[in-house]
Amino acid sequence: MSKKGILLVNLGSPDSPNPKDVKRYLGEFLMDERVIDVPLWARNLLVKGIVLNTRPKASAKAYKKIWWEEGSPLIVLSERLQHKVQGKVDFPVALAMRYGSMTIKKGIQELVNKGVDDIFLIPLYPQYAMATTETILVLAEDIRQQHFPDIKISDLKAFYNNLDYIKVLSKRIAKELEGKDYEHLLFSYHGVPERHIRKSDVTKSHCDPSPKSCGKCCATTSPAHEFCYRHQCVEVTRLVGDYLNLKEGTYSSSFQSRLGFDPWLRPYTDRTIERLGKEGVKNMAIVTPAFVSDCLETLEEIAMEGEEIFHEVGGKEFTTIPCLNDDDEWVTLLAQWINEWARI
Ligand SMILES: C=CC1=C(C)c2cc3[nH]c(cc4nc(cc5[nH]c(cc1n2)c(C)c5CCC(=O)O)C(CCC(=O)O)=C4C)c(C)c3C=C
Ligand SMILES: [Fe+2]
Ligand SMILES: [Fe+2]
Repeated sequence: MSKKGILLVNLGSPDSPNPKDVKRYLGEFLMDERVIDVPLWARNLLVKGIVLNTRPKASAKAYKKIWWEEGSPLIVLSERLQHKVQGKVDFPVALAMRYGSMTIKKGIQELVNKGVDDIFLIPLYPQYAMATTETILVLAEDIRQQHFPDIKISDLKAFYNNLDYIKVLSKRIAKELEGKDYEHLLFSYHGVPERHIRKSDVTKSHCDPSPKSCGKCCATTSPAHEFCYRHQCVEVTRLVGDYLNLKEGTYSSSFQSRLGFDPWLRPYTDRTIERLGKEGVKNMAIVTPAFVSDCLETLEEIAMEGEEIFHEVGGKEFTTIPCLNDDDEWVTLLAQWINEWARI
């Protein structure tokens, strides 16, 4: 009889907000060929030659602004989620990060030490992307083959269009916006270079993530959508819009956190916030459904920088909706998916 266990996997954070730790963390993260997907020589030049000599100081400053006494918000919130899920299922639940000290190898080892040989790996990302889900699954399989050849690992597929997930997310948004008179709700997703979308297109001809396509491909049914991050993001916006009965024109999608000079998914969040303010929107709300846990990108880039941009162009009320974090209904849904997997 096999023994089942659960491995939750999130992105990771530096060990501390000090430049040395941030540099080590960014080095591992940005040298991942699925994050900066250029040939090794070019990645070495770009990351080790340029980014790691300039960015860690600025990033460390940003991390310091959001760091909690207990540690990185992303790690602390993921741990709270792990503990709550553990309280709802009969299988051991471990937590690991793709980058940093809480490695996937340690997470698997922790489960194996408890006798587990059948693991359900849950990437904590609603949408599939080469830079998130794919890199986790590839690394987990490498580790399994090298160190734990006798165990089985299966994974939870991207759940962006799961109607139970949409319901939990929508209810959370509605609760946060209760009594608030907002004019526009912006769904801001972490960006990726347009090139990533083309690379993940299994049909090799469907996806055109450039603004000139106006997202037409994402609205046209295709097998490419199983791996199209852009499609999966705009679907979340559409499904939540439908669920909450939002009025056309009062909500939209944008993409944040671009890095470097290549074109990333558009419209960009910072420019969208600026445009909305310039068009006279006084009250706006923003939700970040590419993240399951609040992190640097939501707490600093959106809640601080985003609000500043909005105020600079005349905006007044800027409401940031927290991620699902350890929301009770989210925990219940994860437990339901785990139990469904265990019954297979
Ligand atoms: C350079 C390329 C990057 C790609 C592609 C990318 C994709 C991607 N990232 C997330 C989620 C998170 N990213 C976070 C931080 C972060 N991301 C990048 C770069 C890329 N991300 C950098 C350089 C950083 C570090 C911070 C900085 O220096 O500005 C985080 C926050 C981590 C934390 O500790 O709080 C998350 C979460 C997704 C979902 C994604 C593609 C879909
Ligand atoms: Fe990122
Ligand atoms: Fe598409």
